[in-house]
Amino acid sequence: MEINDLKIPKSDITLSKKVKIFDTTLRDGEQAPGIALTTDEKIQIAQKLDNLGINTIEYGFPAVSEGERKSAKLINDLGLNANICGLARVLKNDIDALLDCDLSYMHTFIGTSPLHRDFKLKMSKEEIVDKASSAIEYAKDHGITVEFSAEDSTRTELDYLIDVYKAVEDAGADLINVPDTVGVLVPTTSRKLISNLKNELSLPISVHFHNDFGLAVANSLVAIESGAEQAHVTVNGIGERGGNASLEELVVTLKVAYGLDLDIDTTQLYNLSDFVSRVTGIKMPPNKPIVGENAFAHESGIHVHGVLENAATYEPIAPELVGHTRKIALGKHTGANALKAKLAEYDIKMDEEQFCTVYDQVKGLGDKGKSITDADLKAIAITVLGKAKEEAVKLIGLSVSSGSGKTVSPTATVKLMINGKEKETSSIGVGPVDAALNAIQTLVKGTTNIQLEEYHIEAITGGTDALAEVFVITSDEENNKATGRATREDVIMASVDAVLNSINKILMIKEAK
Ligand SMILES: CC(C)[C@@](O)(CC(=O)O)C(=O)O
Repeated sequence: MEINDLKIPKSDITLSKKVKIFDTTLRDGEQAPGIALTTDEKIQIAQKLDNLGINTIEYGFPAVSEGERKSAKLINDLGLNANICGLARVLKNDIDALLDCDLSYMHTFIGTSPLHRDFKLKMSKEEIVDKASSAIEYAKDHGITVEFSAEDSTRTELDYLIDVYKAVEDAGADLINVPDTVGVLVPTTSRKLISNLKNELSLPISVHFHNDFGLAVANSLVAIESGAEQAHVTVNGIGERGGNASLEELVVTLKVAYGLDLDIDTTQLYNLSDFVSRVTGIKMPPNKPIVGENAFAHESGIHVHGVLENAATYEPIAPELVGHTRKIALGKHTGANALKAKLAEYDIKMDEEQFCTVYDQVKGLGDKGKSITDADLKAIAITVLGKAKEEAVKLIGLSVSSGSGKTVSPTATVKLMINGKEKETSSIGVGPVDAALNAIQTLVKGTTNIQLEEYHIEAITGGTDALAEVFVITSDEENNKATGRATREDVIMASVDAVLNSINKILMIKEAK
């Protein structure tokens, strides 16, 4: 017996076994403000959609421009398995433009709601039915497949909508598409509408749902449960306003939760999403389901612990199913397990004390609201590994002031504990780092005479709050040399730490002699 049977109750629903996926990334997706794809980009996306196994690709709108017609021809010439569909109004010119491109699949539409009839089209109910029917008859005379949309169908009187669709069936259409043009459906009304249409119509039903209330995928699933045979989607859910139903969310849910085999290679989804996001410039939020950067990322100690034992504890599906990767992120919630796993991944070995130091530093940065990248962690760990065990010289306090012009010089006051004794001095320098290093040199003079041989600084990740990694080489009067390294958020602190780190190593070398 199932522990908790949440499987879709197949007996309750009319689930079409052959749900088809119609992708309109290149048409409705491209209609989103700010997106304009070149022919080359359209070709590449079409190719990728075909590799995935999409049934129909709505490539664009031939009547719109010469460029659109050129794209149609080039995409048609690729000889893809998918149907290549073009959009057309119920106008002879639009249909001719589509036929000129040798397309054999047409998606045609006209508004049917009172809003569209009275304000946009200024046509009567009868005129609309006539226009739709004659356009379909004209297209069918040319032997192409016709999918018909009653635009704004979800705000159209149901009896009139049924009349329109019946007339369209009589005119010879092949598929009825139901657009929720402004995304006003909720699951209950989606079920009601599609069940009603299913009872009245004999052609296969397709849905084209917008995402204004964030329900496009949910409403599409309910429509499919109610007998719809096809869903329109876009990659990343891009489209006008809140977008369309998202390809990746719908396909993965149908496969995993509904157990429907759509013949779609879901392992290509992440790559496709990434490609579309780059060429359209529409970035996905990290929490975008399925394809977002955090879709398979774990940070909290409790979650990471679970995931390291068995990823299914905190993942509904394996990232491999969609071509994504699992990430263990480091930050405030990081637990010791995650950190150990990360260090093992980089083959960095350390003892318990060193590990605790790294752990404290990661937690400290996390508490300040930072996320720690892999590069940050490596730098921190290597710094800790390079620290002398017994430190003869320790920093007690530091204060610097920067300055410019002739009136003030950059000054640093440094307080060190040297072999158990506190010492303090102030020095000036060309800048605060130089001033601090001069002060250190002065303070340790009685113990060792330090020269700075090399100094490198690097910001590990971008931003003014990036971790700074400072690398130094110092030498003493006996020409003993030692490297020093430190990774801190503060450039001056990192410089001071790196120098003290190398001085302590020199003192160790001296003692060992
Ligand atoms: C053509 C139709 C399905 C449409 O995409 C029309 C559109 O807004 O372009 C819609 O969402 O209603």
